[in-house]
Amino acid sequence: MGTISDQGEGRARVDGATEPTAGRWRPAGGSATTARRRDPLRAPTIPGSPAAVCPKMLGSVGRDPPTPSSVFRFLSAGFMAVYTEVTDDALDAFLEQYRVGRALSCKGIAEGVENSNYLVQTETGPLILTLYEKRVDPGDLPFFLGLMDHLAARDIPCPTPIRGHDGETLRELAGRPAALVSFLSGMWPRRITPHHCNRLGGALARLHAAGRDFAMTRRNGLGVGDWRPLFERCADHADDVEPGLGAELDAALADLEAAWPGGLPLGVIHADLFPDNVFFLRDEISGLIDFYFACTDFLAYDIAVCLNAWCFEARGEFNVTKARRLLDGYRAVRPLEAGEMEALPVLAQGAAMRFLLTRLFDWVNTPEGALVRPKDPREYLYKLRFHRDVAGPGAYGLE
Ligand SMILES: Nc1ncnc2c1ncn2[C@@H]1O[C@H](COP(=O)(O)OP(=O)(O)O)[C@@H](O)[C@H]1O
Ligand SMILES: N[C@@H](CCOP(=O)(O)O)C(=O)O
Repeated sequence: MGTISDQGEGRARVDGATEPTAGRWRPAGGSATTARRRDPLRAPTIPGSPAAVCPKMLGSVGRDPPTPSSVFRFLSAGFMAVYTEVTDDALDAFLEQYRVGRALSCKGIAEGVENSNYLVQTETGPLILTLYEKRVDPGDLPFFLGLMDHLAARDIPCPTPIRGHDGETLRELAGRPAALVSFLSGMWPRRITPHHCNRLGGALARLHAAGRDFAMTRRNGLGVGDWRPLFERCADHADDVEPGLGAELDAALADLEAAWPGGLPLGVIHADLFPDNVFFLRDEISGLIDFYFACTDFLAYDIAVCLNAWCFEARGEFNVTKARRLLDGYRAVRPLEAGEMEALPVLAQGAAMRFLLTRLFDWVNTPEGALVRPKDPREYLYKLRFHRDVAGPGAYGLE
């Protein structure tokens, strides 16, 4: 288990970091160890609820330095995600390959679950160091880094990958693929307002527009054709989460497979633009992060992901005002085609199914006491049911 310590030269470090715990969802072919299942009644917090809020950085300014016991509290609450330790020497040698000066401090970031992230204060300013863990396919990294580079060059507020003396953005550190990217200021919104949704809609449309001339493509590994195989890997345990869930998902999947649209505008999508991946500063968007699910798919599917992640209240009600403001913000930049609007209910069902299934997979495959707590699949079951019941796109505030 990792602990925070200060070692020499005042650099705060996470020591003794562990391998990612077996069981988190991985792309097809990944082998997850089926572990002791969780009791669904001991439900985790719904993201965004007060108990799910954690400090942005362990040991950040304004907090007492973490003690082993305070670190343990965060670990046991399921917030720790620094898996790979970086020694001072390795970091120094790594930074010598860039024009960023030397490291002044290096702190593991607790938020996030997929990779190991460090905030590195250098002589030239703050940077984010990411070590890509086993869940990320190294073959996808040129796409992700190339996309961030492309978007940042077009004024999308996303991390800019830093190039070394050799012009490369991707190299290796502590046995992992690693990259340095620019640090973005701001905080993700814990209490989402219609204003946030409106700004998100505009930013998403600008991202889609800026991605139009990105030359690389990446298949969506969590698209409609991937849902049934993923379901089959956890179907046996679905009824433990809620009685009848297996049959309900089987039927909903069949409906989705039959109704999935074709011929909608395609392009680069973020595919995971949840509130914790969007930073705001003084009520305006200051950063879009976590491009590690980005792929080529229907642009309107990205809107559907956002409707689900931003427009439901903590108790499960759909907030049509938030949806309308999100769609208004989007359409002010990129008008939607009639076919995209008509397809929104089925796209929103698909987006709900995608996150329901990955959460279900994680739920049944994450051992008790794992470092990262799985998110509640039922949150997305209720969203799926909502979209299956809507009469049409008017339910999202579209006239
Ligand atoms: N470019 C960045 N600027 C500022 N903070 C960042 C940046 N990238 C990541 N972070 C911080 O690291 C956390 C985890 O990043 P994220 O990409 O979501 O990780 P993961 O893919 O492991 O979930 C974020 O919540 C944020 O606090
Ligand atoms: N947004 C997904 C989980 C993906 O985690 P991230 O930290 O990489 O955004 C969900 O809520 O299920």
